[in-house]
Amino acid sequence: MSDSAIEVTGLRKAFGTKVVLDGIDLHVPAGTIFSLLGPNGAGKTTTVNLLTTLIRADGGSARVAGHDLIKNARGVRAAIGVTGQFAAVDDLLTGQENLQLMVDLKRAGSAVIPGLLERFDLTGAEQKAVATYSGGMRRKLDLAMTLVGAPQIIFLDEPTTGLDPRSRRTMWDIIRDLVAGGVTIFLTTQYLEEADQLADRIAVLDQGRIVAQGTAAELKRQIPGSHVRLRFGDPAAAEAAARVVPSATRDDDGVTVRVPGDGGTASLRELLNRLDDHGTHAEELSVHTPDLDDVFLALTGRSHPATEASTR
Ligand SMILES: Nc1ncnc2c1ncn2[C@@H]1O[C@H](COP(=O)(O)OP(=O)(O)OP(=O)(O)O)[C@@H](O)[C@H]1O
Repeated sequence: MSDSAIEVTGLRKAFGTKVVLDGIDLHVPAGTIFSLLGPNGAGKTTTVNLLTTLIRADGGSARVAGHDLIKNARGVRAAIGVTGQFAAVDDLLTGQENLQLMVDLKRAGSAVIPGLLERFDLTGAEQKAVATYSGGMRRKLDLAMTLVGAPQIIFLDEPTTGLDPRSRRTMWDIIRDLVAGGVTIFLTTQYLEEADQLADRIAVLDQGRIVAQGTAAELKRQIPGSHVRLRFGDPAAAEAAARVVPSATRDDDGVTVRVPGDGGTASLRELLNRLDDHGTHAEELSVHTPDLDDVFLALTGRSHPATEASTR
């Protein structure tokens, strides 16, 4: 596979008159976690369904694991694994039987099952019907089933929606382990915190369009609100600093000064040089960037509906 796991250009999809994806471009380097972030109904599942060949696009093109989505759908399918929002596991079967079903489907050989059960901490529960599993156990089994056949690229459609914080963190650890093992993860989420924690790159999807794409840090830098905070030894030094940097404001504590800016090295150097020239020295310096909630608000003009849930 080339360095690029997924390349998407101008992908479009409408259901009837409703345009769900209005020409999206995505680039996912191999061996990374890419997060498609967006609120309910933004078009995340539709994107996953298109890229996993479940449905056909109306326009645009995509290559997944080096294969053209339309011309070589079979090649795409052989290279990917998908874990959906509605787990593909069969409630009436045991964990072992569900895995066996997947092994038979993928002609993978049953020898992989004990290792997968152990990896996902399901050993001991494998003979129980999945109906008795907790939500976290179901998700883990679903992901274990996805790994049968060792896919290069794994699509995880909202893998932690509905999970309690502890199970969510366990799932995050599992996802990080997978990437450490060399796979590429395409993760959809409505949780800003999840994208922030896991993703190497994030694309923000809103009403069928990508409104921003980059690392979490890049996205945070794009919006106003970044500032450098300087703490001085005494109020006189802080006052002197505020005089030489016209855009600076002073905090109530009297010794801290805030300077709006992106916190990039060039602007930091200029700021420190200017203070130096005036014989003023800060005791502490920190760069403050807004969080992804601020980014979402700035990009879409709306606050993020899942923020509450993500911080529960
Ligand atoms: N088969 C379909 N027929 C008609 N409309 C559809 C179909 N599938 C999805 N939609 C509509 O497309 C829009 C995007 O849906 P999609 O499931 O891709 O969003 P999402 O970002 O995954 O949201 P969620 O977080 O709720 O899963 C929604 O308005 C949905 O109602």
